[in-house]
Amino acid sequence: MASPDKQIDKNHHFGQSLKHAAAGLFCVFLREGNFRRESVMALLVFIMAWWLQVGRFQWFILMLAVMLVFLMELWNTIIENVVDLVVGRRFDVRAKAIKDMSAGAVLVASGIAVLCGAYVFIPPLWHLLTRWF
Ligand SMILES: Nc1ncnc2c1ncn2[C@@H]1O[C@H](COP(=O)(O)OP(=O)(O)OP(=O)(O)O)[C@@H](O)[C@H]1O
Repeated sequence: MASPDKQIDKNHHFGQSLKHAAAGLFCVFLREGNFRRESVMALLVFIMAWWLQVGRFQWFILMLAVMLVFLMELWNTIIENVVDLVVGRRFDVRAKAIKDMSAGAVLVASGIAVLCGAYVFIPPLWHLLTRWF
């Protein structure tokens, strides 16, 4: 799926594991529009953090929030693919429930990221606004 090679036995060394993991990430990036949109959002968040010169702790919070969303999107994609592998292209009530729950997990992670963004960005933005007006 992610890699064109036909290997089905275990990886023999760390480099091989890393290659397959990177291929998996690349595959998610190519296939999932949401993952690409979240990557653009993450880039904008980091540009804004750099522009507002937020502190080290705030950078740490933003990194964790971004990684949480990526992690949940990856997990959602894995769940969707496993469900499709099992169920195929037919309607199944349990498949729908599982996929909807998995999408719900991404929504929760995104909500946490929005809260983190508000915690980091509102004080410096407020400071800028009160200086300008
Ligand atoms: N086999 C199925 N049986 C029933 N409902 C399904 C099935 N496959 C998908 N669905 C419904 O369609 C929705 C979207 O499907 P799927 O998650 O595969 O697409 P997606 O666009 O990648 O979703 P997301 O935006 O969460 O990444 C699911 O949340 C579910 O409600």
